[in-house]
Amino acid sequence: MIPAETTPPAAEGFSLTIRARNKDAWDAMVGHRFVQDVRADRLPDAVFQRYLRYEHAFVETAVTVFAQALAKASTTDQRRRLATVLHGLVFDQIDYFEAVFRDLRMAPTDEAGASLPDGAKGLRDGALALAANGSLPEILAGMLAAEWAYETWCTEASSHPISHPSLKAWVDLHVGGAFAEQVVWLRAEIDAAALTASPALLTAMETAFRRTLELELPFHDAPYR
Ligand SMILES: Cc1ncc(C[n+]2csc(CCO)c2C)c(N)n1
Repeated sequence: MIPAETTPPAAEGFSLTIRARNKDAWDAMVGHRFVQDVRADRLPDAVFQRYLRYEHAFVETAVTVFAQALAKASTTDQRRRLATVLHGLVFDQIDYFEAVFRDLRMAPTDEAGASLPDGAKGLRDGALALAANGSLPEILAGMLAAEWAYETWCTEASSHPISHPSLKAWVDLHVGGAFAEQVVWLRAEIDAAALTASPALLTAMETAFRRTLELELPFHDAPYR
């Protein structure tokens, strides 16, 4: 009998595979000008304030996306995890925006998002279409790209000094704790789904992952106008 210790390691998970295969889009996002400016502590205030408006609208979008993911979930574990994500969005993240708009004396955002620039609308519309039309693994693959990229660049940026307290707080919301656990869970879901997925579903998951990264780029260009 072959001892358990000699069992070959499991093949690399699908989450790492799709990240590696889409390294160009991944690197463009985690190395975006916006990310470089945060890391170098030189993000102009006007850019940060425009970004905050687009982000506030994006968090509202993410609530709809995760609500549709929850509606498509099939296990209690998935429903609990997705309810936890929704809790984080409607409490922690929305609280952050209310506090920051107050601190920076910014007027409240128009809820309908009619004034959003094309880059912010593109990510919103892409995410909403994925949530409406995609299966659960596709939706989660798209959201994994968005969350994993943020976890990666925010973790790196948080080791540098960030003098604007509201920007520091925003970066820290995406480092460790509940947010990091969410990324671990999303990766585990994608890795598990891939083990039994048809070739068509594998392609659809990878497309959602890549497309989301591609839509993140103009979103982060937009506040520079
Ligand atoms: C443009 C943009 N892309 C990704 C994130 C990262 N992120 C933080 S919360 C959340 C949704 C569910 O938790 C996502 C995707 C962001 N904030 N803004």
